[in-house]
Amino acid sequence: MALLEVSGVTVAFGGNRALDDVGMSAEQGRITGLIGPNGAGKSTLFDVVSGLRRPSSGRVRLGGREVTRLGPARRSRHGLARTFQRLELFGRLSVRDNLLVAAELGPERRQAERCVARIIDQLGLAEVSDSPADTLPTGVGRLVEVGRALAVRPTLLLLDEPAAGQDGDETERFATLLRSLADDGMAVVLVEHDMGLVMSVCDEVHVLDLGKVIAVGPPEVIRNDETVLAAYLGDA
Ligand SMILES: Nc1ncnc2c1ncn2[C@@H]1O[C@H](COP(=O)(O)OP(=O)(O)OP(=O)(O)O)[C@@H](O)[C@H]1O
Repeated sequence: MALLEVSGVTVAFGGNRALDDVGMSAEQGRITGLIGPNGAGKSTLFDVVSGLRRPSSGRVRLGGREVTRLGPARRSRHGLARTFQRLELFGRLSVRDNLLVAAELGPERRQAERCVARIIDQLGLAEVSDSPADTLPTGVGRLVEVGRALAVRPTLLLLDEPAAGQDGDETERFATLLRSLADDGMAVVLVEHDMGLVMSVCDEVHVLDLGKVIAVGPPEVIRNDETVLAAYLGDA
């Protein structure tokens, strides 16, 4: 059974259907890509999955349990964590303190310092651990956001364009990190415009266009799908 199951989700903003009867799933131990052109509905789908936006119809299940009516905090307690496209760090706090704030809300709050030390090590953030977040290059800031999400020990991790602003070496290290998180049993869902990263790390890719899922499959199939090429990859 998939850890995350989304079915029949529709969200409309006025007359614009940002999501139109969308279904998707994500499994533990796998990296699921969610791609599509600007405005396709990717962030809106993350908002629905994380509980920030209530769909007008459809369901979200987490670990077999219906969570459609639960708010973000309750979903977080059920193992969901996400990052945002726009950096949401506390700019004046150090990297360590940004992580500590999250760890103190998570299941390891009694060993928050230890949890933070582990994440700093896991993400290679030791050199910048005392730096204020607003002094970091964007690519490193995104890594701290991922660290904050990890501090709540998620089973489902939603990443919204985590590689934007990373250079080639950072993206390569990031791909290794994603693989190791999935290998440890996490379900990772990746919204990303860096097609090199998506195609190299994802086990399965869902493609959205104008609020509809237009293709689902492994990267090698998606890369050659004519509908996807016409809607998105032809320009990517
Ligand atoms: N709060 C909102 N109010 C009105 N329309 C919105 C709102 N949020 C999103 N939309 C619209 O919904 C559609 C989907 O937007 P969304 O941000 O989910 O796309 P996306 O695939 O994440 O795009 P991008 O790759 O540019 O981040 C777009 O047409 C967008 O203009």
